[in-house]
Amino acid sequence: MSCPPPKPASLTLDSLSWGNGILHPVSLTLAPGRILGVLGANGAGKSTLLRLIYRFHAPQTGRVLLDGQDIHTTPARQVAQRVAAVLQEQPTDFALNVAEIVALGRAPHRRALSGPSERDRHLVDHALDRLDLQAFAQRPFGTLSGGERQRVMVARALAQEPGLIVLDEPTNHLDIRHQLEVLRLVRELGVTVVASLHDLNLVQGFADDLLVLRQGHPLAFGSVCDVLTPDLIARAFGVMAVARGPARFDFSLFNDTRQELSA
Ligand SMILES: Nc1ncnc2c1ncn2[C@@H]1O[C@H](COP(=O)(O)OP(=O)(O)OP(=O)(O)O)[C@@H](O)[C@H]1O
Repeated sequence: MSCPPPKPASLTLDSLSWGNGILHPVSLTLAPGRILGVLGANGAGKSTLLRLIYRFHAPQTGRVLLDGQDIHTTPARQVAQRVAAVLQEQPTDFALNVAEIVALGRAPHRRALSGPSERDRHLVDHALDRLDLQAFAQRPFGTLSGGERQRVMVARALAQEPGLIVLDEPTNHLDIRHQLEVLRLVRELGVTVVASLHDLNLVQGFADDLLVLRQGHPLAFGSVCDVLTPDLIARAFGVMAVARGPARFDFSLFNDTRQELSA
């Protein structure tokens, strides 16, 4: 069965704010298929922004427009058909096995009380393949390592066929090979992505655009090479960054001849 890839969504944040100063108004537009990295020191407001985008928080001011439609006035189920979130908090339903957790990604697309269709099963199987999880399919989720669980969460998002994926520190818990593999996979999906990342080297090979937050204020938004300067790093993180050219090691996957991602 062939499943055409989901259509990437356009995303506009229009004067979006939350929590009486926890997040000051943010405005930006991402064209379909763009990858936005969200950077900032601990407590800068990254997760808060992401929660507004996946419709967990309602905005204090402003709007989140997905393909021009305000997600906070759109039924939750309809939004869930287009937006997937991979979060730091993972499901606590440890008794479900890996295939069952990934199948939860199909829930927004299924009619109430109906069982999984052949297409649902195919998409779950495909997601398990892509994340190299077939060997874990029947294992209870609670028995997996932190990194394996993180891959399951990405597989669940993939099975959801979203137009926008929101990822909160997606490389948390992952070793260097799995960091590169997950980021490459997310890039290859061709969907629009908003991801918070702490690793300034990884973000350079992954994101197209960057939004930098400081104490809840948007500090900069633009292409990675325009935004990620020593001056910006000093203002956002309070550290001195010395440009040394490439990092001391450039990491890439053995089968990745394009050397897209380096850390
Ligand atoms: N529901 C809430 N009530 C009160 N304060 C909150 C709430 N949610 C977040 N905050 C505060 O808002 C600030 C921004 O939090 P947020 O989690 O968005 O930061 P972050 O940039 O994701 O940080 P980190 O890198 O540490 O994950 C923090 O000071 C946090 O304590």
